[in-house]
Amino acid sequence: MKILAPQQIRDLDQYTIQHEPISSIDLMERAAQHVASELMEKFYNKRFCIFVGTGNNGGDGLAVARVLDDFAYTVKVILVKTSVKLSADASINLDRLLKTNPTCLSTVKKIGEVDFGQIKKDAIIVDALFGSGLSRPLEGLYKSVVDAINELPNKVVSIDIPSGLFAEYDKNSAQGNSIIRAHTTLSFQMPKLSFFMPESGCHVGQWHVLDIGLARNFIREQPCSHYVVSKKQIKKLRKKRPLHSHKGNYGHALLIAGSYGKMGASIIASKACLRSGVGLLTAHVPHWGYGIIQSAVPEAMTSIDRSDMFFTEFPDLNTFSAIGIGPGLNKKRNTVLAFETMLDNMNSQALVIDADGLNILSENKHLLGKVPENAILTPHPKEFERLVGVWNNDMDKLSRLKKFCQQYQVFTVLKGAYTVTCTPNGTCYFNTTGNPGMATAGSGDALTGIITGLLAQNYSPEEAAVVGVYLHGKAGDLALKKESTESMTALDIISCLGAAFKKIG
Ligand SMILES: NC(=O)C1=CN([C@@H]2O[C@H](COP(=O)(O)OP(=O)(O)OC[C@H]3O[C@@H](n4cnc5c(N)ncnc54)[C@H](O)[C@@H]3O)[C@@H](O)[C@H]2O)[C@H](O)CC1
Ligand SMILES: [K+]
Repeated sequence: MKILAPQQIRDLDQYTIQHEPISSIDLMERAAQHVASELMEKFYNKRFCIFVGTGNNGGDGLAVARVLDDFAYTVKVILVKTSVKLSADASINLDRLLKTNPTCLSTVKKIGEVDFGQIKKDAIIVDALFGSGLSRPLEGLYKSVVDAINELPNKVVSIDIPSGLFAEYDKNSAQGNSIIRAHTTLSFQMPKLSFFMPESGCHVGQWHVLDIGLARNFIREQPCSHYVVSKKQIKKLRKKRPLHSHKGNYGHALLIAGSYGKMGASIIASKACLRSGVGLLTAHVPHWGYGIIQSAVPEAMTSIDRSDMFFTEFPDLNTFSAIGIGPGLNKKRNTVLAFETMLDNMNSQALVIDADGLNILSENKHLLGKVPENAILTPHPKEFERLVGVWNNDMDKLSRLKKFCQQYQVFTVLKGAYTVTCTPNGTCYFNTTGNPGMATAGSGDALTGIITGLLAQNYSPEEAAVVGVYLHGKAGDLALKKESTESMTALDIISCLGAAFKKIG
């Protein structure tokens, strides 16, 4: 699914109005019907308190109030209004509401006029103050109202976008200080980019997309560099296995991971790689790790380093279709040298670089130029910061991510609640599977194993990264059915990979 920019969304709105065709008031009505249905389904028989502003987001709120009232729900509407006139469609909806229920509305012009004590604790607050038309941070009356709502214990549902939150913002500016903290956000047609950033996404709560029937052909034709990954897309990418196939058809992966005291990284990455369908796996480990890996992962072959404790050499690379390097290594001089020599000797093998592999790159930036085109780097935010420097805000982080991928012609999987895969041309794919239970030791090693396994099976780097991240998150979600967010371990995630593949279908 595309994530369009605010101006594209406004154009989409206008295009739909002109070409469907539909009047803008009827489009608002359709949007409001969707919101009201969702509210009635989620909050059956609850009472609602709807805060509305003067623009079209407020218009949506006024129309939602009327629909809920028609279904005999108890609704209070608070119109927060400075001297600004209502938008044309908000004004029509205000008249319609007053005709059906003249007593539900109060208008406030000063903060003291809102009696927050009157709002029952079990009432659902609907936030329809500002939507995608927000042009500056909230101040004055609006700021006070939003701050006061955030102090209430009530659940808040935001229409389209939490009020005060910019759908997108500049890499040098910041989100305002006063933003609704929603429990749920019902977003029209597509999520907004800021939902995916840690600093702004924390305001959104659970978001749901309401398909209000905006013109699909227009969406299809829009240039776009931000996408949300869908299950449908992953299903299309999954490679089906022919009946008459053998392990030779599914590639040979090499995992260079683990060192003295960190052999678990090699075990976890190896297990994840095998569970992702690789035909053959060789784990390259230091001498002392031999017995450990052979007994923990009997399915893997081993390549033994002459060093007892660390990675200092590598086997003939030509045997392998994909290589994963980094988990549990270290940054010792000989390891750095071996890594550099390996980069110099790469031919056509696909490559994943994680953990200490990335730290070596950030401490030896000249090595970045040796990373082969289309390699996949899988940093967590701290590792990424070491590679690109400190960012001003999350939009700046995203812009550095695109620049980095374009400069070095690599794929970067930047891990987080919404892990984003950025391609060498700067296209970003946001992943929505996964949960906080996956923030656990070894989880990243598992992802390295999965992506390496998919690469070995001839998934393209883009496919391997996007599918790998999706599967990893899905397996984590399935593991959460048996475990809690606290108890989940990396091995729990790996044990659910089979079920995750089945869920894709
Ligand atoms: N996109 C769609 O397809 C549809 C959108 N709908 C809804 O419309 C809003 C966007 O409405 P708009 O009137 O453009 O903007 P807002 O309601 O968000 O804002 C109103 C108005 O307020 C002014 N303003 C901006 N920032 C501030 C501020 N900080 N303080 C005070 N005033 C401010 C500015 O002039 C704005 O124009 C969208 O989110 C949907 O909810 C349709 O109803 C359905 C189709
Ligand atoms: K809103």
